[in-house]
Amino acid sequence: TPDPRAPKDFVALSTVDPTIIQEMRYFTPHNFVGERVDGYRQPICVLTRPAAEGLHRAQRQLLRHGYSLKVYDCYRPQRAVDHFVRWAEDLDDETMKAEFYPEVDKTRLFADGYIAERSGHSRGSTMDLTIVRLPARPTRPYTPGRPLVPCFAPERERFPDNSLDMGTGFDCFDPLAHTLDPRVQGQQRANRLLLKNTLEKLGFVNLAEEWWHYTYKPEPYPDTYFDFPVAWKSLSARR
Ligand SMILES: C[C@@H](N)C(=O)N[C@H](C)C(=O)O
Ligand SMILES: [Zn+2]
Repeated sequence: TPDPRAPKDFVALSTVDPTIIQEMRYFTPHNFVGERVDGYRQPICVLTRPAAEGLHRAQRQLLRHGYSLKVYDCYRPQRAVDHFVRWAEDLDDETMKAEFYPEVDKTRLFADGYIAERSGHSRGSTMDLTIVRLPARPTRPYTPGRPLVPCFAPERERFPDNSLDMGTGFDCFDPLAHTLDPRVQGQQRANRLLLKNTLEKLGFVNLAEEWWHYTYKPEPYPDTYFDFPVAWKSLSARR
């Protein structure tokens, strides 16, 4: 059977705002699973048009102050979520634990709200993102097999990211990644609040457990969990 296609109002973010940086982690092995996730066929950010236009408005404000948004994940097919569930059931596979969930038991990742079996990402208006100071510093490529460092280690020790210091890396499944965790203070808290305040004024809602996770509201598809692959081919509007 042929792959499902996206409704007409799904777009590649780059066609709405080519200046937003994209580092699509689930297309790469640098994520909590340790391999490319099912359904990510191309490293592109796909979103509903209203969500992409909301990010474009946020980006215009940030660019004026010398910052850019950077997305790590956008629309996520249901088959990718199913891959996360299969991975979570395999308790022997802790390949990436030392970086992404050093202190949370693998059996708790869904119950504690870090990963969802029905994810807002599959509805197309949810994304994971951060802020980068321009000009963006080059980043070191991820090399599978190199020793991993906890995502909540100080910025100079954890995996290098050219983003502002948010107190933890992306997809750090730990209470320290809760957006308003009281242990995160000073510049790190200010950076989280810059992201939160910029996006909330434009209609985005944050997930309290993850400083990087936002949903644009109102969502055009509040009850539909899509499964078309992340690929240009899935989209009608290709530029
Ligand atoms: C897996 C992480 N990036 C994420 O998006 N978590 C939320 C809870 C989700 O899976 O929707
Ligand atoms: Zn997310």
